[in-house]
Amino acid sequence: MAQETPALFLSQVERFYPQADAPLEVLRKADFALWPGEVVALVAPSGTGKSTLLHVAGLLEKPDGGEVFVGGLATTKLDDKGRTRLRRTEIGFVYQFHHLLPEFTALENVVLPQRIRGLDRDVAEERAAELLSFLGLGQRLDHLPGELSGGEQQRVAIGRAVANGPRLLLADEPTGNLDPQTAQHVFGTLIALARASGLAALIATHNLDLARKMDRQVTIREGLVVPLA
Ligand SMILES: Nc1ncnc2c1ncn2[C@@H]1O[C@H](COP(=O)(O)OP(=O)(O)OP(=O)(O)O)[C@@H](O)[C@H]1O
Repeated sequence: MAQETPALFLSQVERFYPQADAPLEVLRKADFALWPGEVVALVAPSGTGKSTLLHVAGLLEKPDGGEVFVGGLATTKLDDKGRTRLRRTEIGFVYQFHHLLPEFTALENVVLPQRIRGLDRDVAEERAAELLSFLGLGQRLDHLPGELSGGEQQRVAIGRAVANGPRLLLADEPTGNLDPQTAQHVFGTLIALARASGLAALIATHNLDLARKMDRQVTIREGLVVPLA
């Protein structure tokens, strides 16, 4: 059987921030592989580097050393255009606050990234409707974000993040502003989506109950990505 390619592979990744005395070493030769269909929780105390890791993995920041592979492709030598293209097609982001466009319906919010990528309106609308139905929002396609509950808005944000069929989903506290039951529901749909599509997800969260429902839990210790004890 052919060896599967990781959706994300961090190899010896380093990230330093300048400081008055010695640089702050947030990532020190960190290794991490995320496999297709896997949903992994990133649980670590505040200030240990979760956002830094997500930014490096999402090609928003370049590492100071090491290599970031997305779908087997080395990314550090790509120019800005190449990185942006890869980010648009291969990576989806979900944040704590959904940042949906308020004047656009749920459907349009999921259509838009596909149109930016150049897809025909009909194709984009069909895919958006299919995705939102999968996320349990089939009856809410024409609602504006302001007419949706917090959990529904966050599910639209997940739909938008995966609209272009990325292989990798990166989420920073995606349910941080939801009540526990709604958070659980949103996570449930996210995990189901990964199972159904082979999407790999790395989800930073402080919620240990939700983290335990994921396939694996990792943390950042002394600049390395290690299993959560
Ligand atoms: N641009 C920057 N310049 C200097 N230091 C930074 C910069 N960004 C982050 N840091 C520092 O790097 C460390 C890791 O920050 P990061 O935001 O990745 O932590 P985090 O684990 O996501 O924290 P939180 O859970 O509070 O969001 C922190 O000590 C932070 O102060």
